[in-house]
Amino acid sequence: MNVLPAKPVFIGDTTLRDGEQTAGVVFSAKEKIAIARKLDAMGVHELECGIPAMGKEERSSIRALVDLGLSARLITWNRALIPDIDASISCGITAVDISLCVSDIMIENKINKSREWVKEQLRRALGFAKSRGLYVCVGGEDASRADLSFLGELMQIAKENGADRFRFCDTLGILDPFTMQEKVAALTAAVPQFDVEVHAHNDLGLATANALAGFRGGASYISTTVNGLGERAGNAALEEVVMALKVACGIDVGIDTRRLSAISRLVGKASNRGVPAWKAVVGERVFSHESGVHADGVLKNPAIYEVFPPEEVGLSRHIVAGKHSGTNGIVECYRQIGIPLSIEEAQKLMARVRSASQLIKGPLQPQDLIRLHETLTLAAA
Ligand SMILES: CC(=O)SCCNC(=O)CCNC(=O)[C@H](O)C(C)(C)COP(=O)(O)OP(=O)(O)OC[C@H]1O[C@@H](n2cnc3c(N)ncnc32)[C@H](O)[C@@H]1OP(=O)(O)O
Ligand SMILES: O=C(O)CCC(=O)C(=O)O
Repeated sequence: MNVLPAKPVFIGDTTLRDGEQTAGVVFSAKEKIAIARKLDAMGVHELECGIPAMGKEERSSIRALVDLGLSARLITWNRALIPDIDASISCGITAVDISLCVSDIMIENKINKSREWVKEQLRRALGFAKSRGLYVCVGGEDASRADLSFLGELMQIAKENGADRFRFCDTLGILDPFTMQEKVAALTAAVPQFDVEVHAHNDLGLATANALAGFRGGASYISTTVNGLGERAGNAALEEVVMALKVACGIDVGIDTRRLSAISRLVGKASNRGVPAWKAVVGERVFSHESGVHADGVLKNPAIYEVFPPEEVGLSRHIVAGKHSGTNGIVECYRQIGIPLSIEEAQKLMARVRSASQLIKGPLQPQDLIRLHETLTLAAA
């Protein structure tokens, strides 16, 4: 389906900020540089790269990222507090997210303030950031649980005071995509000509769907992380959002998708959170076909069972021999190891492939296939 966006779609990546907030995940300064370089090279538009208020060490790794001179815009996360913003400026950063608590539960129980105080906090922090010439995204933490009319007021203040966009955060990942679309549409209608970003969490497994729903509601910036890393169950995954926009919505955001699996592996290793083989888009085995009907179909035309070619995300296709194999798949597996099989031979081997696969509880490796083939020739002798 082609969904023509009203404006260009910008992809932000927050692997180095929200991704690193995953409990127990730490990136070294060297890993941050390698990740940032790769994201930049593939064409990601903006990198949220850390939290200068955390201290000297964090600031020096952010400074090192600034010194790379990447094409992507670097942005930092800040509470809407002048010392936080000052810390960002000290790193050479020129774009900041200034975060407000916007739901009543957070305003009353976390920061112990009032809605009026938050409005004043916004004016003060934004005024300071703009007086220093910064690009400003106003972050609405817990926006999905906030009163919509209050959010509208904050967005209006943000717009009037020179903010560049508003970030709608589904901080707890509680929305369904229909409600996400409705809320973002209501806000973009209430405050027109003001860019909105959608930042979705995956607590209910809906982050990618919600990111797309936010976009369908009018958001032009989408926040993502590689592998969906992030607080608790994570964020909308970069690879899923980019490929879903491309395949499901017909929108090419200008990112080199062939590099998605490489960045996924890099972040998987650096975060010490291995990527499941079945992970959508970048899992090592999402283009493996064992079942007879599927292998046969893919051998005739890959588009029969593949939503896009594996090369498009830097992966490759595998036809695998196992418990569910059919004749055509078995012929192909043997062809790949240089043993041409007739259909009759493949049919004879099928039962042996099935029982061997059940014994080893997995797919057959080339040496297993050769051994089974030898039993066939022995039987014939
Ligand atoms: C939803 C998100 O992901 S938001 C991003 C959150 N990321 C992180 O927390 C990671 C990095 N954080 C840190 O290093 C620290 O928490 C710091 C440097 C930000 C603050 O450290 P500390 O001063 O020691 O405070 P601590 O972490 O215990 O508590 C957070 C403080 O920030 C305040 N705070 C939280 N959000 C905001 C906000 N938007 N505006 C102003 N203050 C805020 C809290 O009220 C609390 O202050 P209090 O102790 O006066 O009540
Ligand atoms: O305040 C922001 O801009 C982002 C905070 C965040 O990561 C979230 O609310 O999930």
